[in-house]
Amino acid sequence: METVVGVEGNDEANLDHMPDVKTSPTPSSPTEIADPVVYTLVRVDGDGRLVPATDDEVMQVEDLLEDDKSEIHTVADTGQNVGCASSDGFPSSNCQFDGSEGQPEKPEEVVEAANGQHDAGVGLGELNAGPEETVPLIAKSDDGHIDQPESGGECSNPLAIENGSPVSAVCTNSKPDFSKLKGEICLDNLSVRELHETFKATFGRETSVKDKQWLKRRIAMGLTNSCDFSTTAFVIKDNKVVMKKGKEVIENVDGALVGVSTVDAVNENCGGSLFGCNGQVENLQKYSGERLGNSSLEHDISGEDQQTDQRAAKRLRKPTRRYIEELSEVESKEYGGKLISSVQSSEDGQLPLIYHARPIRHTQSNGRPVVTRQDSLGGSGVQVPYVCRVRRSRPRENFMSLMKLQPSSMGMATKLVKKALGARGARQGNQIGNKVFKARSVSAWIQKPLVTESEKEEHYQLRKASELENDAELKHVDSSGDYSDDYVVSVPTEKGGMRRKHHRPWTLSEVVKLVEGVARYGAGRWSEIKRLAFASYSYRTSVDLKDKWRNLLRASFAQSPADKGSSRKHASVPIPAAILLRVRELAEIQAQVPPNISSSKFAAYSSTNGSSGAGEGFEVTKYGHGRVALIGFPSVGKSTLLTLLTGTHSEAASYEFTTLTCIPGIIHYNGTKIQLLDLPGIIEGASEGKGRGRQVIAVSKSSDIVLMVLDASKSEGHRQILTKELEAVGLRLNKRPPQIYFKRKKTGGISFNSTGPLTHVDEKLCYQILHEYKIHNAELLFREDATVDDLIDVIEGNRKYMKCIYVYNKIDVIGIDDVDKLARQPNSVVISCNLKLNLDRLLAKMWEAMGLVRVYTKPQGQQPDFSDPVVLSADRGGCSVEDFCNHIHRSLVKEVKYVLVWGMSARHYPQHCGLSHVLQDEDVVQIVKKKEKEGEGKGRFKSHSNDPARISDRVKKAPLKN
Ligand SMILES: Nc1nc2c(ncn2[C@@H]2O[C@H](COP(=O)(O)OP(=O)(O)OP(=O)(O)O)[C@@H](O)[C@H]2O)c(=O)[nH]1
Ligand SMILES: [Mg+2]
Repeated sequence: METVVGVEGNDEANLDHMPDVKTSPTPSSPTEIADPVVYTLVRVDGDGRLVPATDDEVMQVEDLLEDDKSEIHTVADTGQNVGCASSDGFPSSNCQFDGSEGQPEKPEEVVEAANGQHDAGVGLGELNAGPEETVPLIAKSDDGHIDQPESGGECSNPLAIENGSPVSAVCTNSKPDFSKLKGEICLDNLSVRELHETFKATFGRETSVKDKQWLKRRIAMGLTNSCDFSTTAFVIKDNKVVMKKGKEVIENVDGALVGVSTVDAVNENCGGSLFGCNGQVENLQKYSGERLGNSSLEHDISGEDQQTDQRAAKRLRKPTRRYIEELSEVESKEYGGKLISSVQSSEDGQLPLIYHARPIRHTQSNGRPVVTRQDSLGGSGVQVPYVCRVRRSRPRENFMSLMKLQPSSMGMATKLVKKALGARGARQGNQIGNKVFKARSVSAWIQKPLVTESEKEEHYQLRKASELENDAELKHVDSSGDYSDDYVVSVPTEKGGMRRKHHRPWTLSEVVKLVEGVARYGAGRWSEIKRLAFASYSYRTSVDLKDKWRNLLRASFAQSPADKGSSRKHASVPIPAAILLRVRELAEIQAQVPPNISSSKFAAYSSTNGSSGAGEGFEVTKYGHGRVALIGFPSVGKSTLLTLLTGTHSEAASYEFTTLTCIPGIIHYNGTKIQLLDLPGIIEGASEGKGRGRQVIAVSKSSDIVLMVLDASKSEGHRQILTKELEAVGLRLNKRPPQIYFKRKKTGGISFNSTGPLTHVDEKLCYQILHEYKIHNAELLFREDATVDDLIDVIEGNRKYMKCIYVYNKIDVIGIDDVDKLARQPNSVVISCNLKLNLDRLLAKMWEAMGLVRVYTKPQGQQPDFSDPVVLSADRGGCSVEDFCNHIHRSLVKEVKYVLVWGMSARHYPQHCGLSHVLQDEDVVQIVKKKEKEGEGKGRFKSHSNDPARISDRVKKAPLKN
């Protein structure tokens, strides 16, 4: 039953004219036009890929495989024009063939085969119809032209040329009916009634559905799912197609295989063999009738065939409507998308090698439609069964070896694939070797299961070896951006799309480069490392470098270097212990901690090895209970001081600008952790950006207090210069905010007031300053004798008031009088890093300046926990009971009824305090929570009422009316 095809559509298709259709009466089956082994084993998936054969299918052609030397009628090889197309890919008015390589040696065979096929399509009774009964439409002339038997009849074949590759054509003498002769009907142009007829013809039953879309889909899918039927109806034996049960033997005269009939298959033969277009007009008419759903074919099927049919029908379980819709969507998506992506242009710049597949419907002798696909590779065609995505049995693993064994059959498919890949393979060059190319190219075009495990392994080994050994070559390839798709995987995204992800494994040389880059430029400067060290590695981004460094850090910190190689899971190349040791060393130098190490581990590590807080570069993460910045001129001993106080190594040398980045360290003092930052030295003009001064000052601005390190042997002018530089960026050292109340208003003018005499400013000056800032309505109240600068600071409103300790280092090189003089200055500490003098005093002063408040918690009925205090500070949230509760958990404040406080802030022990009570250092606090209303009382005393417990909380009733 040749019913429908080409869903792609030909506008000329019209069912009403179908009985008058005159088409090439040489229907041939897929098994005829293609090799039977190819037909059975080679399947094309919806996306155009070949699907491996199953064991069942291989067994079916086993006899044929053994009989390799027998004649097998195969489709002519490449270089043929399918159908009546001219060699340049455009339709020609005459069916002209070059007659060179595509011409069969025995044209009569094809005629016979075609007739036989047609007869098989019509009925078994006509199977042995001889060629003399047919009226050939096309006859071959001596010059290789095909002449129409009727005068003026021309092979009017507006060939469907897709992507420059002629797909199929039919020789006919009736131009308007060409599309019908071709066996294609455009479903889009059919009316509902016609669709109903087609549906009936397709499924053998009627439907009441009037939705055209549904009908079209259903018809198309019904045919698509019948694809495997051909293999169940026939068995290939001794170069003959034998119907199952062995009762009906279809044999053509020369032993050419004859199976089911198809009009499109004739088209194939029309290109491949000159006489494929012959046929009978009568048979053609019959055939056309069958396309309209004539069920006469079914009556011709013998009982055995019907049984076979039933068995096959069981296998072809019809999907549900929902499944049909989903499947059709998937298929259409993949059909439209993947095939386009598989288009490769040929190397020589000629006609691009286009892999094109198109579904074609055929009719089997038993009336069931067979769907094959016209696959063309570079202009030559092969017709293979069109199968659904899922095959029933396990794919045969040695399918490729089977292909090699059968050069006459599967060789064609491999030839076609190889031809398409020829240009691509040539480009690949001989770097990786022929084997890799084979594995890669075949695996790219044929589905993965076709590549054997050994090939995969070989491919992997070679790839790995080529990466490790030929790094220079790799670089060359990578720099050009022509890297293989093997490293690209498609990862499904949350939105349902696909994202291409690169997963090229890191090589040892790359890791070494990365470690060197970090050692040279510092961790965190990934873009610089990428630019300078990984310029030739186009596939490594700065983010990749960062991620790899993080993983290296984890690996180096997580375990001892000795047992690293054994426990690493995902690395393609094990990292030597020496590199991991170097990573760890760099991490210690640069004060980094891998992100997966918990704070407790980190604390343990830092306490033993003197490590530091997390962070890198100038952007150092805040860590600990307070942050202190070391700021000063170059070579005053900042790095030396950091190393002494924290144990973190920071390079110190007698030349200036030894330190170029921010290096954090941790001081463990009084049970708290204080982050100490070593910064590059700043010079005059730092506030204007000189010598990275802005970054340095910005980091110091983010700290709680500043340690201004000064060289005691140098002039006092350094202190003023630094103070000025810091003030220029809004830092106010050891000052408290001016006691000036200032509020902008919309109207009302300026109201000026003061609580005391003003010696530095007067009302007029204040007005002038405010006018300078274009403020004409404001409220101004001086609560102290403030200066003009104080007023400007208040108006600006972006000043930061910080505590600063002036640390005079190198007192070992000055006299005692000068030391005494310096030590008596406010906020000053004199130290000597070389002699480790007065460092305790410095820490105490620092602690004092930071104003940290340690609060110990006391559970009810237990001793206070003095090991882990809650550290509060005025700068970081405040020191009240509420701040203390918030520090533990945000929701705790709601549950607190009152707190019991022991310590300096309490007047008696314990003192019942509320949330506003301000705590002092080393206070002990016990929180008393409110009792829950629910569950009050036990047993029969449990309260079941929802009324408030206290009478005052109850809602008062409305007074009674008189
Ligand atoms: N005499 C003496 N020399 C010291 C003292 N502390 C540090 N130095 C020396 O001062 C020099 C500079 O020390 P660094 O720690 O590198 O100074 P820095 O402030 O970090 O310098 P930069 O990183 O360039 O900003 C080194 O040669 C130290 O040995 C000290 O207490 N006495
Ligand atoms: Mg330094």
